[in-house]
Amino acid sequence: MDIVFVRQLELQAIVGIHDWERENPQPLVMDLEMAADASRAAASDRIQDALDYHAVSKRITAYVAESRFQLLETLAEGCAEVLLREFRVSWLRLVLHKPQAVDNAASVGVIIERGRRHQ
Ligand SMILES: Nc1nc2c(c(=O)[nH]1)N=C([C@H](O)[C@@H](O)CO)CN2
Repeated sequence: MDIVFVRQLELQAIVGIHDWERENPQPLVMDLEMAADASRAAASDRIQDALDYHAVSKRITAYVAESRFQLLETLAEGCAEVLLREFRVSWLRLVLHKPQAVDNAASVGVIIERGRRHQ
Protein backbone atom coordinates (compact mmCIF):
# COMPACT_ATOMS: atom_id res chain seq x y z
CA MET A 1 0.00 0.00 0.00
CA ASP A 2 1.31 3.43 -0.91
CA ILE A 3 0.91 6.41 1.39
CA VAL A 4 0.55 10.15 0.86
CA PHE A 5 1.37 12.02 4.06
CA VAL A 6 1.14 15.45 5.63
CA ARG A 7 3.37 16.14 8.63
CA GLN A 8 3.02 18.83 11.29
CA LEU A 9 0.07 20.61 9.70
CA GLU A 10 -0.46 23.70 11.85
CA LEU A 11 -4.11 24.37 12.68
CA GLN A 12 -6.18 26.69 14.85
CA ALA A 13 -9.45 25.68 16.51
CA ILE A 14 -11.83 26.40 19.32
CA VAL A 15 -11.76 23.01 21.07
CA GLY A 16 -11.89 21.98 24.70
CA ILE A 17 -14.04 21.44 27.76
CA HIS A 18 -13.04 24.54 29.75
CA ASP A 19 -14.68 27.97 29.47
CA TRP A 20 -11.36 29.61 28.62
CA GLU A 21 -10.90 27.18 25.73
CA ARG A 22 -14.24 28.27 24.24
CA GLU A 23 -13.17 31.91 23.93
CA ASN A 24 -10.25 31.85 21.48
CA PRO A 25 -8.78 29.43 18.95
CA GLN A 26 -5.71 27.51 20.12
CA PRO A 27 -2.97 25.80 18.09
CA LEU A 28 -3.26 22.16 17.07
CA VAL A 29 -0.88 20.08 14.97
CA MET A 30 -1.88 17.18 12.72
CA ASP A 31 0.05 14.33 11.13
CA LEU A 32 -1.79 12.43 8.40
CA GLU A 33 -1.07 9.21 6.52
CA MET A 34 -3.49 8.24 3.75
CA ALA A 35 -3.63 5.21 1.47
CA ALA A 36 -3.05 6.23 -2.14
CA ASP A 37 -2.14 4.54 -5.40
CA ALA A 38 1.19 6.22 -6.15
CA SER A 39 1.89 3.96 -9.13
CA ARG A 40 -1.19 5.24 -10.99
CA ALA A 41 -0.16 8.85 -10.38
CA ALA A 42 3.42 8.05 -11.38
CA ALA A 43 2.30 6.37 -14.62
CA SER A 44 0.25 9.36 -15.80
CA ASP A 45 2.20 12.15 -14.08
CA ARG A 46 -1.13 13.96 -13.66
CA ILE A 47 -2.34 15.58 -10.44
CA GLN A 48 -5.85 14.29 -11.23
CA ASP A 49 -4.55 10.75 -10.58
CA ALA A 50 -2.87 11.68 -7.32
CA LEU A 51 -4.19 12.28 -3.82
CA ASP A 52 -3.44 15.98 -3.71
CA TYR A 53 -1.79 16.70 -0.33
CA HIS A 54 -2.19 20.45 -0.91
CA ALA A 55 -5.95 20.13 -1.40
CA VAL A 56 -6.19 17.83 1.63
CA SER A 57 -4.27 20.30 3.81
CA LYS A 58 -6.41 23.23 2.70
CA ARG A 59 -9.71 21.41 3.31
CA ILE A 60 -8.69 20.10 6.74
CA THR A 61 -7.41 23.54 7.77
CA ALA A 62 -10.78 25.09 6.87
CA TYR A 63 -12.81 22.31 8.52
CA VAL A 64 -10.83 22.55 11.77
CA ALA A 65 -11.06 26.36 11.83
CA GLU A 66 -14.86 26.20 11.55
CA SER A 67 -15.31 23.41 14.11
CA ARG A 68 -16.49 23.95 17.72
CA PHE A 69 -16.12 20.53 19.38
CA GLN A 70 -15.47 19.82 23.06
CA LEU A 71 -13.15 16.84 22.50
CA LEU A 72 -10.18 16.16 20.27
CA GLU A 73 -11.71 12.74 19.59
CA THR A 74 -14.76 14.36 17.96
CA LEU A 75 -12.63 16.70 15.89
CA ALA A 76 -10.36 13.86 14.73
CA GLU A 77 -13.41 11.78 13.76
CA GLY A 78 -14.87 14.69 11.79
CA CYS A 79 -11.62 15.16 9.89
CA ALA A 80 -11.48 11.43 9.10
CA GLU A 81 -15.04 11.54 7.75
CA VAL A 82 -14.13 14.47 5.47
CA LEU A 83 -11.14 12.57 4.07
CA LEU A 84 -13.02 9.29 3.59
CA ARG A 85 -16.00 11.00 1.93
CA GLU A 86 -14.57 13.90 -0.07
CA PHE A 87 -11.18 12.50 -1.05
CA ARG A 88 -12.27 8.86 -1.27
CA VAL A 89 -9.39 7.79 0.93
CA SER A 90 -9.77 4.08 1.77
CA TRP A 91 -7.56 4.14 4.90
CA LEU A 92 -6.00 6.83 7.05
CA ARG A 93 -4.03 7.32 10.25
CA LEU A 94 -4.49 10.69 11.88
CA VAL A 95 -2.50 12.07 14.82
CA LEU A 96 -3.95 15.20 16.39
CA HIS A 97 -1.76 17.09 18.88
CA LYS A 98 -2.91 19.76 21.33
CA PRO A 99 0.51 21.13 22.29
CA GLN A 100 -0.63 23.71 24.88
CA ALA A 101 -3.07 21.49 26.77
CA VAL A 102 -0.78 20.12 29.51
CA ASP A 103 1.89 22.44 30.90
CA ASN A 104 4.50 19.79 31.66
CA ALA A 105 4.01 17.70 28.48
CA ALA A 106 5.49 18.44 25.07
CA SER A 107 2.17 17.46 23.53
CA VAL A 108 -0.97 15.38 24.13
CA GLY A 109 -3.62 14.18 21.72
CA VAL A 110 -5.31 11.33 19.92
CA ILE A 111 -4.37 8.87 17.20
CA ILE A 112 -7.10 7.25 15.09
CA GLU A 113 -7.09 4.86 12.13
CA ARG A 114 -10.12 4.58 9.88
CA GLY A 115 -10.97 2.58 6.77
CA ARG A 116 -9.40 -0.61 5.50
CA ARG A 117 -5.67 -1.00 5.13
CA HIS A 118 -4.88 -3.26 2.17
CA GLN A 119 -1.56 -4.70 1.02
N1 LIG B 1 -9.08 12.30 25.77
C1 LIG B 1 -9.23 13.64 25.97
N2 LIG B 1 -8.90 14.16 27.15
C2 LIG B 1 -9.05 15.47 27.34
C3 LIG B 1 -9.52 16.32 26.33
C4 LIG B 1 -9.85 15.74 25.08
O1 LIG B 1 -10.27 16.40 24.11
N3 LIG B 1 -9.68 14.40 24.94
N4 LIG B 1 -9.61 17.67 26.55
C5 LIG B 1 -9.29 18.20 27.71
C6 LIG B 1 -9.26 19.66 27.91
O2 LIG B 1 -10.01 20.35 26.96
C7 LIG B 1 -7.75 19.96 27.92
O3 LIG B 1 -7.28 20.21 26.62
C8 LIG B 1 -7.36 21.01 28.89
O4 LIG B 1 -7.53 20.53 30.21
C9 LIG B 1 -8.85 17.39 28.87
N5 LIG B 1 -8.73 16.00 28.55
